[in-house]
Amino acid sequence: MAQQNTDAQQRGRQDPDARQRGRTAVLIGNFDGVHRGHQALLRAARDQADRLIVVTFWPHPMSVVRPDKAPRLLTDLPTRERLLRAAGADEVEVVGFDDDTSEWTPEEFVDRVLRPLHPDLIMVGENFRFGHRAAGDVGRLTDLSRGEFEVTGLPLADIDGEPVSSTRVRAALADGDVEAASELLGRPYCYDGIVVRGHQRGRELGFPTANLPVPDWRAAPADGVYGGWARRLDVPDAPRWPAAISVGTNPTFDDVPETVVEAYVLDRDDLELYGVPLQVEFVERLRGQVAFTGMDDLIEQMHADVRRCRELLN
Ligand SMILES: Cc1cc2nc3c(=O)[nH]c(=O)nc-3n(C[C@H](O)[C@H](O)[C@H](O)COP(=O)(O)O)c2cc1C
Ligand SMILES: Nc1ncnc2c1ncn2[C@@H]1O[C@H](COP(=O)(O)OP(=O)(O)OP(=O)(O)O)[C@@H](O)[C@H]1O
Repeated sequence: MAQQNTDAQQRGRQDPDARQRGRTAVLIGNFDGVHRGHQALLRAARDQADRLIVVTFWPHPMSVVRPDKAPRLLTDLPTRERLLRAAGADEVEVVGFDDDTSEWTPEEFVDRVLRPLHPDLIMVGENFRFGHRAAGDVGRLTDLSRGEFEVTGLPLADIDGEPVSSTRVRAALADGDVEAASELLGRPYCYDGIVVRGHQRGRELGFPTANLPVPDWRAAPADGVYGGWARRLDVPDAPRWPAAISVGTNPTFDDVPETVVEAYVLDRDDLELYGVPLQVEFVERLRGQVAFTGMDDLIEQMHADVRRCRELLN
């Protein structure tokens, strides 16, 4: 304890504002999705510090190091920052990841990114790796601290005996298991975007849909039909509307196969949503996509989907 005080005094001399700020914890990682493991880490750090800084990377390091292996991301950067703050972060430091950054050794990473933040404590999950070729781990970080800050590697939070991870959330979505994804995230799984024009067929079918694009860096649930909710993001306290949601390429039609997330807001054909930021919340998967041979079969099935949605959401 005496040693820690001496260190703190030493740091106080280097960083005159340290005493005013109180004890600073720094957390590091991708934090894609800000899932329950991430939330547990933030809570544990919150318990031990007055101020929490989260260091995160954008774009995802894999998209620079191994673009062919880059994961599709659960949210964009502003959403990640908002979720981190909601989970207790006071500040979010975004490290712009590029070829140059990917070459930093663990030591360079500590000197360039971590030391300037004047941490008292660095807290990471016990599996955390960093620096060129992921050469750094918790032990290396402890060595590099030179006694100037504490390092804690936290055991990983798990659900059903398996660690919670962003990879696991993505796998649940790829299975269409939006309920498992929500469980891992600790909140309902949502997808958002700006509503774009589709093929303008929906109204003709009797089911106008708000279409959200799925860019290739973004994860979406497996193709299929889901029950859930839709909500405007540009209107404060906007109501959530019950919705039947389709994810896929509309295989009934000979369109250029582009995946979209489409929401039919139940009983509303008066909505004008082009250009509006919209969030859809997934509650349950109803079925897979079907390539119907005729429009009538598709329309009949959509009526059945809407009936199931009504039961599900009531
Ligand atoms: C509840 C629901 C279920 C759907 N199921 C299918 C389906 O099984 N097969 C399919 O090709 N398209 C399906 N779609 C997508 C429709 O083909 C699409 O909404 C329609 O063609 C309108 O497209 P547009 O918005 O590009 O005009 C479904 C849409 C909704 C809302
Ligand atoms: N289940 C968990 N419990 C506690 N800490 C975690 C957990 N998962 C990740 N962390 C920690 O949170 C920080 C950010 O994790 P990061 O997003 O890089 O990993 P991840 O969620 O396992 O993602 P991926 O599946 O892509 O590897 C790291 O310090 C990491 O060790």
